[in-house]
Amino acid sequence: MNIIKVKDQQMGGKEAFNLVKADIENGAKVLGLATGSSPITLYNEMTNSDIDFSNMTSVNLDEYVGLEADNEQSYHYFMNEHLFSKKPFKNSYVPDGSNPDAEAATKAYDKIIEDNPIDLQILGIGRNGHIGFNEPGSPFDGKTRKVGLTESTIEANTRFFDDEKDVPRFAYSMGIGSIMKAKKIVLLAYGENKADAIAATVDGPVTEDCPASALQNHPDVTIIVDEAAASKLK
Ligand SMILES: N[C@@H]1[C@@H](O)[C@H](O)[C@@H](COP(=O)(O)O)O[C@@H]1O
Repeated sequence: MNIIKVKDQQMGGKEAFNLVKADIENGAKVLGLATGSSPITLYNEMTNSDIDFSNMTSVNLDEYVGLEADNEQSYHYFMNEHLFSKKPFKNSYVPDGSNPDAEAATKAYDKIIEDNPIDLQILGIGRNGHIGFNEPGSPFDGKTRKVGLTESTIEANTRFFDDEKDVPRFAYSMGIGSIMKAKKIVLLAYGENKADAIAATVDGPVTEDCPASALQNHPDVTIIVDEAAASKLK
């Protein structure tokens, strides 16, 4: 794993953008994208760049079950707001959280991932080491599926909702098996509350207890961290 330590999230966004740009110059056509606060500075860099994404495809990691795309708390809405409305892609895929038929929604998304192999996957990380919405215990060979969110994730995501009761309890998430198929992976983590998860990801055992530890088995992972998130690394 390649670790890049940066001063702050602004610099992290610039470092991540340089990796994205270089990959596109090398022919990357499909970007795997993530939501959450961590990728926002990267999306700002992409938005302010002169790169044309209109020939590219994006495939997002996850979406809450039960939220329509135009719901302000949905990940569809987040991606439109932070990136797609300013830098449109040819195709932008996000799991269909409005489809209550989990079997149909997840199968359809697996087909999309299969048809659009991901060149570079952007990841954030949860405080418990989750990637996408693959909570601890998720199988390392998993495909897209409906997942229940842990109490710690619900609590962490409450800040985006008016009331904790409004936070969806389920999501459709790309599986760790699909994430691991991306050619390159760039994981972004900032702040002290990510320090334990980053230490477990990099220095801990490869175990389903820390979903991101699966990345130790991937040949091309870069982790961009600020000092606080790196503070518990060996
Ligand atoms: N499903 C998302 C993850 O993909 C994201 O990595 C995580 C961390 O978010 P943040 O970057 O806001 O800390 O939050 C959510 O749970």
